[in-house]
Amino acid sequence: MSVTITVLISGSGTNLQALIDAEKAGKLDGTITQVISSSETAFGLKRASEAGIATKTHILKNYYKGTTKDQIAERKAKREQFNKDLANLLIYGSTDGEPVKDYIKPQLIVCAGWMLILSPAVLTPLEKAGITIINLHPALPGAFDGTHAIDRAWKAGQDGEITKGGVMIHRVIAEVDRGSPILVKELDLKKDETLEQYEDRVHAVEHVAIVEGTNIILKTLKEKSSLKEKSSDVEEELSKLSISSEKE
Ligand SMILES: Nc1nc2c(c(=O)[nH]1)N[C@@H](CN(C=O)c1ccc(C(=O)N[C@@H](CCC(=O)O)C(=O)O)cc1)CN2
Ligand SMILES: NCC(=O)N[C@@H]1O[C@H](COP(=O)([O-])[O-])[C@@H](O)[C@H]1O
Repeated sequence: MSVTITVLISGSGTNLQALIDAEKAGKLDGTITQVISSSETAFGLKRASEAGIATKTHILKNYYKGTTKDQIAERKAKREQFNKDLANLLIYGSTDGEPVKDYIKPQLIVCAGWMLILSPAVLTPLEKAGITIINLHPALPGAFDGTHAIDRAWKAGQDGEITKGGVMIHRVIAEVDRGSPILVKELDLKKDETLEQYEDRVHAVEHVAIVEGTNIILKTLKEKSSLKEKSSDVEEELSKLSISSEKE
């Protein structure tokens, strides 16, 4: 079976659309089986539905209901529960961890504009479940981690601090945007360029990088699973040989 993919979004979903279009054109070496959004109003949900892809939402503010911004400890606990429930949703298809019949567990998760930090309460269970998670970030490795990276890179370029911006696809680890890069694409920063013009160039590069970077990981996952199949075939043959030699 084709490598199964879940895409995490929070907004417009133009990068999700790039993945959907690539799959439709036979240029994605996997199958997008679900999209999960951290926002109920994300246009990316409409994009997924129109492509016939199952959608779910997982909303942090619903966990914060009944608490205020000043209740720091309570909100921290609620956020941890949000993360634990997200791990269950991804692995079992339900936030309570009860396996859902016919749920297709993803082999790969792609953060395509998912705007929430994933704690170890998510990442550790995913790793134990053998699920790979990658992220699209509109900056070069080690530069402008976190949010508003495009604005920050453009401003640094205008101030003459840097001459290069970029886009990367990287593995997701607890340290935000510090996972090993899978694909890096550089962009020259231009002094006479508006933020909007730079942003347009970044998004155009993102829509190529998200497909290219996802395919790089999909290739390694397919190689890994075929190796696993071969080793289980060898084990089966060896067990047959050991049984036949015992009979002789
Ligand atoms: N543990 C990790 N989680 C996430 C990573 C990662 O590399 N490791 N990548 C991000 C995506 N991302 C940048 O590429 C990113 C998104 C959001 C934030 C952030 O600070 N979020 C705040 C909320 C911000 C807001 O609401 O505007 C938060 O989570 O509290 C940082 C980096 C996905 N997650
Ligand atoms: N730190 C993460 C981050 O900034 N991600 C950014 O969110 C946008 C999502 O756009 P989309 O919803 O149209 O795909 C993209 O520009 C992506 O680089």
